[in-house]
Amino acid sequence: MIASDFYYLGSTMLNASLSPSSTELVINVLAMVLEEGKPLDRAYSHHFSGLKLAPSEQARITYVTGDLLRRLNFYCYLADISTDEIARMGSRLLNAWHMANELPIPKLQYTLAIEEDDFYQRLEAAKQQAALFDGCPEWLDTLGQEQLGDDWAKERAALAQAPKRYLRVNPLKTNSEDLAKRLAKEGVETREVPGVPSALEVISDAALFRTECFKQGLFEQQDAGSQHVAAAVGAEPGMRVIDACAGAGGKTLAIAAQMQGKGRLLAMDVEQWKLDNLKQRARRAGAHNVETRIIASSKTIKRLKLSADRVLLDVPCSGLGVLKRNPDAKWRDTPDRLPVLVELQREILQSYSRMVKVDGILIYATCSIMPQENRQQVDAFLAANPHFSFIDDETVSVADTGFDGFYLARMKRTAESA
Ligand SMILES: C[S@@+](CC[C@H](N)C(=O)[O-])C[C@H]1O[C@@H](n2cnc3c(N)ncnc32)[C@H](O)[C@@H]1O
Repeated sequence: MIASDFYYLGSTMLNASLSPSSTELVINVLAMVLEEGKPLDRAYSHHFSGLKLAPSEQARITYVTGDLLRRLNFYCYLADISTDEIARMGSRLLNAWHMANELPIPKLQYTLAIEEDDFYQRLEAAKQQAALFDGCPEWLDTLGQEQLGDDWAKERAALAQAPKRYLRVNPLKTNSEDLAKRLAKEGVETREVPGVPSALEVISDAALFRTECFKQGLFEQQDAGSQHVAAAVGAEPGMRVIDACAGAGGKTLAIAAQMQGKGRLLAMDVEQWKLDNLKQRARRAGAHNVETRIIASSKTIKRLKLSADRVLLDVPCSGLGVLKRNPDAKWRDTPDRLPVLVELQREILQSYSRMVKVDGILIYATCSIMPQENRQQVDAFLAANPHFSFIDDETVSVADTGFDGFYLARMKRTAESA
């Protein structure tokens, strides 16, 4: 089963209650994520494998699970339970979710009922507490206010919404118009995305990864915000480009398309399994100029000194821009990890920028909207490295675009050293 297929959403999600068996599945997935600390994708794989769920039922389950995770404290408040007793009190949580969404309560064999008057009193009280209503834990609300001030409230509300589903058209094999027609023949409805020409938004329920179009490499699933960041790399055919935190290659493949298969594109990461995944995706996409290299030590970077026209550093980050898609990060140890991540970002920026050649461009990116991981990192880097000059930067706001939140900054190397 392909993990990303878990995320697809349809327009008819909230019209009917979950069946008892789907309700149980939601509770089990939530317990695995919240009590065993497993990633959401892994919990879906574990609980869905072997079941022959119709795509529409799978979509309903993932929709409810996602909504519960995005606004867990809100629904727990309505259910009058705490966020760490999901396995035991799950049926009460699911009852609260159905009541809040004005749906009949699922007919479970054993269920913990909620008293109606009490529920509606709690609902009214929750409406008066904006952070709780948006499903925002206290640490995140404090951080958001410190980092974004007055802009935080709209981002917080936007991060509580379900993510839309986007795909990136692969120009190495097709174009938007042809792909949209071919997908329509396979039952997948799409529409264009203003401002992001490489993207199509998927607007019907569909198991995208079972389509022939996917098997033939005509598209990849990728958020429109992420596509926007990849476009900012501005790679051209014949260039030497390094994607130094490539992961499984979401942005690498978009860059390969910019290069029209000409030139050298080196995808690097510290995790071999991600690069193996990337190779497979590159083959499907017909991206033949992608080479992968594991970063074994600082020597790997040193050997590439002054070698690249473009270096993309899509660094490890808090993921606080992509909470719509990965809402479990709200309920993990993200605040404890943040200082460690900020230090790692600083080190990567300082060390990996050595690979940019004179007149080449360094692109620093995160999937966070917090200045601490973004502009503040860039300013500190520029202050310590006067042989780089600032070109521009951009924060992709979740509230303003409806996409996932990202940040990117572009800097030019003007001399070999300071
Ligand atoms: C934000 S993710 C990259 C996502 C990817 N660029 C994409 O578009 O799909 C950050 C990546 O950095 C990798 N990473 C972590 N520490 C690293 C390091 N010291 N050097 C290079 N990559 C690192 C992680 O394994 C992860 O794949």
